[in-house]
Amino acid sequence: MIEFQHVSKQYSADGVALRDLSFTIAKGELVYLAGPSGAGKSTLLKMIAAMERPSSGKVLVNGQDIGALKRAGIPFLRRNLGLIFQEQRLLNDRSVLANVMMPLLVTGSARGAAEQRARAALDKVGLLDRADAQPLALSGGEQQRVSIARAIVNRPQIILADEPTANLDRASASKVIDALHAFHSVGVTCLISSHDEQILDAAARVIHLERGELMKEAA
Ligand SMILES: Nc1ncnc2c1ncn2[C@@H]1O[C@H](COP(=O)(O)OP(=O)(O)OP(=O)(O)O)[C@@H](O)[C@H]1O
Repeated sequence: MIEFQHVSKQYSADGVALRDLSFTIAKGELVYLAGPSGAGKSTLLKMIAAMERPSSGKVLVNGQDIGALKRAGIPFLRRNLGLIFQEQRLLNDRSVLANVMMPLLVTGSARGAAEQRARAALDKVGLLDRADAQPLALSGGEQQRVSIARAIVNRPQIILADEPTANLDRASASKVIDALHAFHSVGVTCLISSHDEQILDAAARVIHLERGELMKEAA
C-alpha cells in the first residue's frame, strides 16, 4: 500500500513541486498519474523510491515512512520497487539479456539462475527472441519493454513508471502499456505517469496533478 499524507515538496524558495497531497493506493491497484509538464509527476514517483524526500508530510509504503528511512534502508525499499525512469537508461554496450540480468547479479544471484529469470522476464514482455541483441538495434518501444523486463526481474511488489510511452508511436505505446498491465493482472501495484489522453481515458483510476496540487479524482 502507498499512502501520501499531506505531502509537500519545495525545491527552492519559489520552486514548489507538490502541495499538500493526500491519497492512498491499495495493494494490487493500477493507477495513472496525469498532469501537464512540471505538474510534479516525476517528483511524486521519486518520493516513493526515496529519490526525493518530502519537505513536509509523510510517504508510507507498506506502512514504512519513506522520508524517515536511513540510507542503509534504501536498498531494501528499492528491492520491492520496479523503477522505469528516464534516468535509468539501458547500457548500450551490453546485450539485452545482460541488461535484464544486471539487477539480479548486483543482489548476488548466481549467473545461471539470473539468466533463467532474465529470459523469463524478457518472455513476459514479448522480447525473448531479442535477448542477444544490443539495445540500440531495438525500436524505442522495444527498448522500453526491455526496461520493464529489467524493472520486474526482481519480482517487485510495486512498479513505478515515469512516462513509459513518451516518444512512442501508438502501436509501440500499446505494447508497453499491455506489458505493464500484464504485471498488474498478477497482483503488482502499478503507478504510471502519462500525458497520453487515449491511455488515460481507458484507465480505471487517474490521479491528476496541476501545479503540484491534486485535482479531484473523476468518479
Ligand atoms: N531537482 C530539482 N530541483 C529543483 N526544481 C525541481 C527539481 N525537480 C523538479 N523541479 C521542479 O519541480 C516542478 C515539478 O517537476 P516534475 O519533474 O516533478 O514535474 P512533471 O510533472 O514530472 O513534469 P514532466 O512531465 O515535464 O516530467 C517543476 O517546476 C520542476 O522545475
